[in-house]
Amino acid sequence: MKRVFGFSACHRLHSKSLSDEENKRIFGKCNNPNGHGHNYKVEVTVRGKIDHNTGMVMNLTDLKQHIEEAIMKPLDHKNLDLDVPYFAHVVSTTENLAVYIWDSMAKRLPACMLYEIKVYETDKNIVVYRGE
Ligand SMILES: Nc1nc2c(c(=O)[nH]1)N=C([C@H](O)[C@H](O)COP(=O)(O)OP(=O)(O)OP(=O)(O)O)CN2
Ligand SMILES: [Zn+2]
Repeated sequence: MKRVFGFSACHRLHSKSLSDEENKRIFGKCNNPNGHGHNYKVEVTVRGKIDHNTGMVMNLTDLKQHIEEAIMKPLDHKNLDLDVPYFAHVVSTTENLAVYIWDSMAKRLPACMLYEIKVYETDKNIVVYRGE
């Protein structure tokens, strides 16, 4: 079962463990100090047995509430690097964003229910993470 949603945020690709020259060489235009924004799209997939009484794997209303608390409140309309403590020392790539979202959701959902996080940074740049 899957819930799809979007959020907007800005960021800059910059690693504190690299020199300014290395940052510019590796991240190119994405290292511009002014940053840039994305309309991220995220797919959260959960799995489990269908409850005989409710007919649901999980109530989508509950999943929506977890997404709101774990992802939308901390990330939507934020500067990822400045507003989200996790990214103070972690480069705000889509890979790391997928890990952040996985960890935040895994803390809230019953054990083993979270199956996959898919983050679309753009229509063409997509990261899939299954917690491995
Ligand atoms: N492995 C990764 N590489 C890059 C990431 C990332 O998260 N992981 N991110 C970026 C930049 O954030 C950048 O915003 C990507 O933008 P851009 O290349 O312009 O996006 P598109 O591929 O959609 O643009 P086209 O010009 O249409 O190809 C860079 N690398
Ligand atoms: Zn970007």
